[in-house]
Amino acid sequence: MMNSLRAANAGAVEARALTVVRGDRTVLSDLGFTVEPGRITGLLGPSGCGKSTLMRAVVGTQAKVSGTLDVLGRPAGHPSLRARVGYVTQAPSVYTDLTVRQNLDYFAAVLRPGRGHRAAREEAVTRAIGDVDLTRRADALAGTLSGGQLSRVSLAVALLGTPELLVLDEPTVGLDPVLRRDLWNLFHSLAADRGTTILVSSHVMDEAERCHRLLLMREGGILADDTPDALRTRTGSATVEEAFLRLVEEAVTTEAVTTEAAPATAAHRAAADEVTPAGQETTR
Ligand SMILES: Nc1ncnc2c1ncn2[C@@H]1O[C@H](COP(=O)(O)OP(=O)(O)OP(=O)(O)O)[C@@H](O)[C@H]1O
Repeated sequence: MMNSLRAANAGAVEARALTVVRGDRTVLSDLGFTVEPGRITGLLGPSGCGKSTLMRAVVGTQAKVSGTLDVLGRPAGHPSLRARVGYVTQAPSVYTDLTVRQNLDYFAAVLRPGRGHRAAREEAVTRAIGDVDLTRRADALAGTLSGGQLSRVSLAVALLGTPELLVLDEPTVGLDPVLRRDLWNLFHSLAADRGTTILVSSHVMDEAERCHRLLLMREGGILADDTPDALRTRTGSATVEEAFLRLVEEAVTTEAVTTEAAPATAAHRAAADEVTPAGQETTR
């Protein structure tokens, strides 16, 4: 991957002409964006638009990436980023036959091996379990936890190394409203108190309102890169969901004019159907 000049005051993530091919398809095409440090950036868009692929590229686990993608001033995937970037995938990566604390102990030992780091590891584990509000379940077998609790164990693992950048792929799927609120409060305190940069994907539009900035995606491209307020104002919309639908409508109309393809209304309906309305979640 090409990497050019890296300014000291660059964003936490800088993408230029970022393209990703999966199989025989170009699933991300010529993306350019900056993720501001110490802020929460939401990655939103319909299922299949490329959110997970973009996150995989940022954490360096995606093949066939071209263009420029810098993370914390280094090329994405650089070995020095391992301890500086936390990543939580959609599927919880937790050992079900270990307790919550044993899971954390194990991953802490991988991150910081050696007897000399024992006290620091114990402190990090206790802090991470507290961060995700699982202190009372610390000695429960992971296999006996609910789906939402398991997701929080995964998040605790990602918090172990006190990452500067936290990449979260739909962390609130399957969580009840109270847990979702608590998690979003945690994200905000991580950004405000620890200066953690958070890149979080969601297809639930009401979560967009909780982000400092939004990258709205559609069909492998960036439809908008702005604050929720600016998006609402620019499109004359009451909600980010409405703003997103207006932007889709504009994009579809432009495409229809240039390609004289299928009627815009049908394409718009298809795109809009893929967006989950505020407060609802899809099951998969
Ligand atoms: N191995 C693969 N080979 C070819 N195409 C793939 C492969 N994996 C994913 N894709 C395609 O890449 C596109 C982007 O997928 P991705 O998982 O990044 O989307 P997403 O926005 O995260 O979706 P979701 O919200 O459902 O998780 C989709 O159209 C998907 O079909």
